[in-house]
Amino acid sequence: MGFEKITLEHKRQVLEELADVKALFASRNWFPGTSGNLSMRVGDFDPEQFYFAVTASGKDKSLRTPEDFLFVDKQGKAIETTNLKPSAETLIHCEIYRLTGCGAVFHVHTVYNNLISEFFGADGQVPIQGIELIKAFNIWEENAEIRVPILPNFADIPSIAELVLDVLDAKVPGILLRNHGIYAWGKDAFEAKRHLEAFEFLFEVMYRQLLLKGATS
Ligand SMILES: CSC[C@@H](O)[C@@H](O)C(=O)COP(=O)(O)O
Ligand SMILES: [Zn+2]
Repeated sequence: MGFEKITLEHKRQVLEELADVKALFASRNWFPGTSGNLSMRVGDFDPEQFYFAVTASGKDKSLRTPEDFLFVDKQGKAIETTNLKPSAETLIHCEIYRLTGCGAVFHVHTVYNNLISEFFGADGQVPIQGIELIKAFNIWEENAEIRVPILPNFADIPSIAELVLDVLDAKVPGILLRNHGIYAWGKDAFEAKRHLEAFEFLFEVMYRQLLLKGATS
């Protein structure tokens, strides 16, 4: 389906939902120093052709303005004529959509995701086991274990994007960038938000567990 075939109403709905998520995450201080980026797909998914709305680069994400988002294609190129620049990390969003067919991708920098990504950075993954909130990823078995992949934080974004395929785990809707932040996704904004909140909760628990263990050993 071409971009022009997607209804204006659907595009407006997506922009409104993204703006609401952005405001909520900003209220949690999840976009310090203009960091972070959000996107939501519009129209049907076809790996050969898809479109999404993404945050414009370098904006203060705690503000709501008419210049917060633009629409891009599967290569991350703006579809309409605009002065806005798509997020510097748009290519990572493109790759996540292409490989998973998901509907929304959220990226935030938080203290806990940074600390945990560095602590487990050399292992290339964060092992998390037996914590109830793993169920937020639709994993219901008792004492389940997941491993959240960690990619190196290269300055060259295409070099990060090309590693996504290697580390993608169908059960785990998230990837950490070392000393940088997390990408979490879902079939829609509701699910991507649930996943992101679960990751952040789990990282905080892990961090505090590590401190407690250090204090008692
Ligand atoms: C201001 S530091 C953060 C950026 O380098 C980047 O990691 C980020 O998340 C935001 O970039 P942006 O281009 O605004 O989407
Ligand atoms: Zn970032």
